[in-house]
Amino acid sequence: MQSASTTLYQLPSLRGKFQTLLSKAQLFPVRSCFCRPRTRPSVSGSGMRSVIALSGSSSSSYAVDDGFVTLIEYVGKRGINVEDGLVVLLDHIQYACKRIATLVASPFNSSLGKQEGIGAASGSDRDAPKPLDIVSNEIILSSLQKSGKVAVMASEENDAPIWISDDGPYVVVTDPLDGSRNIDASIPTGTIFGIYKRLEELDDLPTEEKAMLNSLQSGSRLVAAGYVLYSSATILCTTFGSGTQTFTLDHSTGDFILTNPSIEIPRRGQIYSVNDARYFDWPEGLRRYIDTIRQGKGKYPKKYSARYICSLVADLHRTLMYGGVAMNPRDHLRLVYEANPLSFIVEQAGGRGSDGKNRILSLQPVKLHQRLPLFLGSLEDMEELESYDDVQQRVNPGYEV
Ligand SMILES: O=P(O)(O)OC[C@H]1O[C@](O)(COP(=O)(O)O)[C@@H](O)[C@@H]1O
Repeated sequence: MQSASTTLYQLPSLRGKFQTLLSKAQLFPVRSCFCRPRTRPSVSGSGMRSVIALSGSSSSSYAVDDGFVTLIEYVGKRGINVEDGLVVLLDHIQYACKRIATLVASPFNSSLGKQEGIGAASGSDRDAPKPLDIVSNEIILSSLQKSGKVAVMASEENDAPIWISDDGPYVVVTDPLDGSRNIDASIPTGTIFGIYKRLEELDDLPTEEKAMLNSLQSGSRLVAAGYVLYSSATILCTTFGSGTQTFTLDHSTGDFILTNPSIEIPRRGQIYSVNDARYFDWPEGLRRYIDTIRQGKGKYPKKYSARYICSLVADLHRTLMYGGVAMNPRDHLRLVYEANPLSFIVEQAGGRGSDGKNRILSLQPVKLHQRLPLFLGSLEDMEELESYDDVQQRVNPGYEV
């Protein structure tokens, strides 16, 4: 079985530097996570530190001489070549996600997690606390507005896309906080986003119409996508269409630090991830597939293990690291802002995203909140799964938990 690619930490030349991270962090003045995004990329010019190439790593793998590359350094031409406007946008998205990371870890979020509009006394000027999903949505929207780079945002939390600016070059689709139903138990949650170019040929249409059509672009047109996993570490995973990278939030400086410049999902894993309490609602093909791999009777002659967090970003992140397949076979997850960005990431890591029959990125969305079965994972596992043909769960009674 092919293993996940080497992380920066595993590279001998950098290991010592990472091991001194804690002591260095204590020496540095603590910079708040809330340092505001810059309005333009700030990594070119005389302020650049010298760059060393990591031996044995891919051409896009660079580290600065202190052994650390921040997200903004990386996308600001130190590791990957993306447009300046996209760097600015990403800077604003990371800022929003750092705020969400703080929010989900806050001792004051338990009431936000559960209820809407609680806590404000009648007649009070104070805004009633809102559920975390809504607050996260507001945080992202406000960051996108401030970036000056976004024409329209389509979010799980809004019925219709929100038009932001006529000359914003990008379209952002997002699930601001996935998995929030688990928040009271401190189970990981995540933010998902996808970035398209604004379709200039639609500029003359009425706002509502162009907002919707820009948001319903096929996943094959994504220029970038990412997720942020809020867990024991806060991890940002991105793709710009040439590989997949991860960055880990350094709480001492507030920077996302490059920790894996090139994730490759193993071609085959030994883990399946699904809510198998639904076994008796599954179609025959899916039951047979799971029964087979559980017993080690599939193409890979070892018994599979199950892992299911019930938090999409966390289940996917583990699958990217260890291989295997993560799935939700019923019509539950959304094409536009969940399946498309995550499939783009998985494909760029060498895996596959499918609805059980078709490549996700080949589907043309017809509705903003369109749901579908979703299967993401290692190439060989996905091919084997799809060969069972009948894996989409048609019975979908709605489940209480
Ligand atoms: O109930 P199921 O089918 O196991 O679905 C669990 C999935 O639903 C999610 O919680 C998302 O659901 P929502 O978008 O409705 O919050 C995912 O994080 C998780 O993977």
